[in-house]
Amino acid sequence: MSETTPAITVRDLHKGFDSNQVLRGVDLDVNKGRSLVVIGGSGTGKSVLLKCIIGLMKPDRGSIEVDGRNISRHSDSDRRYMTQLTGMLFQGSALFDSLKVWENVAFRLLNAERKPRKEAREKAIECLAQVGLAPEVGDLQPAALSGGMQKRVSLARAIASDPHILFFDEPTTGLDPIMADVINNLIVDRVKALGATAVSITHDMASARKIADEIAMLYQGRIIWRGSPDEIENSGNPMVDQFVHGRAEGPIKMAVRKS
Ligand SMILES: Nc1ncnc2c1ncn2[C@@H]1O[C@H](COP(=O)(O)OP(=O)(O)OP(=O)(O)O)[C@@H](O)[C@H]1O
Repeated sequence: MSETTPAITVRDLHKGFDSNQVLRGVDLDVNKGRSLVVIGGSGTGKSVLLKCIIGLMKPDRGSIEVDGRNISRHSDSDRRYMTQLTGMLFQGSALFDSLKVWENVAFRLLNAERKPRKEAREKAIECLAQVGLAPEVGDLQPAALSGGMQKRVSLARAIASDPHILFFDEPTTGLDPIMADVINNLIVDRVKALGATAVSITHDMASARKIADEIAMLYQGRIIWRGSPDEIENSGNPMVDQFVHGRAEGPIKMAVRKS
């Protein structure tokens, strides 16, 4: 597959909850080996879009192709296919408290791939090293780690099965700006090392600029703009401009309850 072959193709994707139509016809291509960041305000449907692509949520309408396979039927085999192909860094890290750090990193290797513990542990320690964590960290419980370390562990877990596609859900939420930059650098470094395709969602513009080859903005259920991190500074789109510069005034109206 060439670099211009889409790894992910989303067409006319719709998803709603009762009367709340969240996605209203999303079209999106992510080319192989590229890093796309989806930005958008709170509640615009970034997580819903990501969940539909990963196979955690069934779309109402539209199609999603991943490496040429249509996964929008949301069958068990579609979900298995996505699990094998992808790695995910969840917002809030989502580590299992009852497992040691290395067991978290090796979770899929131990459970889905049924690797022997010794082999899985070695791979976990190797992945921890790739995100700058010493082997001793592997024997700690997640609760003993800072938020930044937990993000690193979550990144190590995401890459442990050498995935073709990586998903990052708000990877820098809750981190100070320096640790956020460390995580952004690690993401760029690991995505490149794996030659993976990456899709991230965030409202952290510093993170988006750093990890994206391209940025797409979701607004009112559709992708309204797409371009490079350089182009976003002068997008010529008033919604994008307001979001990027964090202005309360502009075409995007936030619901604010007045007391
Ligand atoms: N399982 C669900 N059931 C009902 N409504 C849902 C469900 N999941 C999401 N929603 C609704 O879909 C809308 C979009 O939510 P989503 O979490 O995708 O937003 P977001 O853009 O990721 O926001 P944020 O940046 O604040 O995380 C919201 O109105 C939310 O209440």
